[in-house]
Amino acid sequence: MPLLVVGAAILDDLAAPTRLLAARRSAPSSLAGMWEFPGGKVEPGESPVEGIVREIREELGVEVTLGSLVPGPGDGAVWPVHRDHTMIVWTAVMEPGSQPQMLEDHDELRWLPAGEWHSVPWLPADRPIVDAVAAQLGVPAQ
Ligand SMILES: Nc1nc2c([nH]c(=O)n2[C@H]2C[C@H](O)[C@@H](COP(=O)(O)OP(=O)(O)OP(=O)(O)O)O2)c(=O)[nH]1
Repeated sequence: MPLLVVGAAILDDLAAPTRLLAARRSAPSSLAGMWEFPGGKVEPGESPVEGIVREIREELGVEVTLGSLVPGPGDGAVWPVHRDHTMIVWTAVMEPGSQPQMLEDHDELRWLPAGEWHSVPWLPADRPIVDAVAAQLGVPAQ
C-alpha cells in the first residue's frame, strides 16, 4: 500500500498570490539541503486534511487555511514522489499575523517571489508540482 504524503504550497495570499514558502530539509541526510513543501506522511486513522493541518502545526507552528488541491499529472490530484509514495498538495495561507518557525525537519524557510520559484533546489518530485501551482494560480514560476 503506497504511503500518502501531504504537502502545503503556502502562499502570501490566495486571491492574489505572489510569494511561495519553501522549506529546506535538514533530515534525513539523503534529502538534507533540498527544498520542499512543508508536510509529511498521513498517519493511520487520520484524514489527509487532518494530516496536513497537523504537519504544518508540528513543523511550522502555524495554523493554515487550505485553498484547493493542485491537479496532478493524471486524473485527480495525486503526484508520484519518493519510492512508491504518492503526494497530494493544497494551496494554503497561514492565519493572518502568524510567523512560521522551524520546529522540525527544516533548517531554512524562504519566501520565493513570483518569477523565482525555481531559485532553490527542490526535491526532484516537487519541481513539476511547483510549475503546476504556478500554472493553477497564473503566477510566473520563473
Ligand atoms: N514533506 C514532503 N515530503 C516530500 C516532498 N516531496 C517529496 O518527494 N517528499 C518525500 C520525502 C519523503 O520521502 C516523503 C515524506 O516524508 P517526511 O519525512 O516528510 O514525512 P514525516 O514528516 O511524516 O516523517 P516520518 O514520520 O517519516 O519521520 O515524501 C514535499 O514536498 N514535502
